[in-house]
Amino acid sequence: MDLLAEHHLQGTSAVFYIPNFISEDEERYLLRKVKDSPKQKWKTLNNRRFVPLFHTGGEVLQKNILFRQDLPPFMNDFPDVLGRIRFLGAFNQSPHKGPNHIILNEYHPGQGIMPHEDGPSYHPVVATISLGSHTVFHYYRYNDKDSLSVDPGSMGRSVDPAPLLSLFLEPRSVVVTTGEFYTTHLHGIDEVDADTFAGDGFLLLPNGSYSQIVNRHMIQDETVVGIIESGGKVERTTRYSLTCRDVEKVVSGRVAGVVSRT
Ligand SMILES: O=C(O)CCC(=O)C(=O)O
Ligand SMILES: [Fe+2]
Repeated sequence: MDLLAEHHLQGTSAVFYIPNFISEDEERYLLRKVKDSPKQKWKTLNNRRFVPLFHTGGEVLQKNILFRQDLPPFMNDFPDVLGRIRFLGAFNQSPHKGPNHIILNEYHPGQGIMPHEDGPSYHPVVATISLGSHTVFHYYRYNDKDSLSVDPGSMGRSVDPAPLLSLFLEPRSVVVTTGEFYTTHLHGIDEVDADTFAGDGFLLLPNGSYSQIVNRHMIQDETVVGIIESGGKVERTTRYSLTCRDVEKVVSGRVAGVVSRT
């Protein structure tokens, strides 16, 4: 079986979780590079409140076209993160056979990202690497379950607050999201300082209900496993995520000024 198939999450058609995708040495190196990035590259977007972003690999404009810029060398040199992602095979059907666009998100404890879809600018596969801290990543569905395609005008549709799937993402892991989890579902991260477990994998949600961690049997950190299974809190520290996708339409050229993302 290949690496991706071995890490398929049971009960999902198209979500894969691979722990230790990045080694501890590589994580230290990447975190140093990330922190050395020029400050002016960090941005805050409307729908990503309090989460500074920086785009590498290009900018997606309103027409869903990527203006090519070079990816920072640390994504291709050491460690060869993009090569490693391509090797998984999840992007074999994507136009460029691998990610050409990376967003680096920074989350301090208490920060998260509202449930959203990544939208039609990208080929419907996303690989998300976590560095520095764990987080809990939820997938959600819309209440009107008969809608079957990515709908850029979906802002007004109501989202079922009960996560469809909750994953514990360890630092250095990658999660690969494809299929309907990309095209019809949403994903988000709760704005909490710590993740609270009631035992048997059940996470306490901010609204007082519970959601069971589906990848609990794949968690490597024994202390964390103990807390997830027996109850307790796992405190968040600062997490950086690398969201790697393939923008379908790419043109060469320089982009001037501030651009917005759909
Ligand atoms: O940081 C994450 O894990 C998720 C980021 C995300 O959903 C995005 O950049 O679209
Ligand atoms: Fe996203």
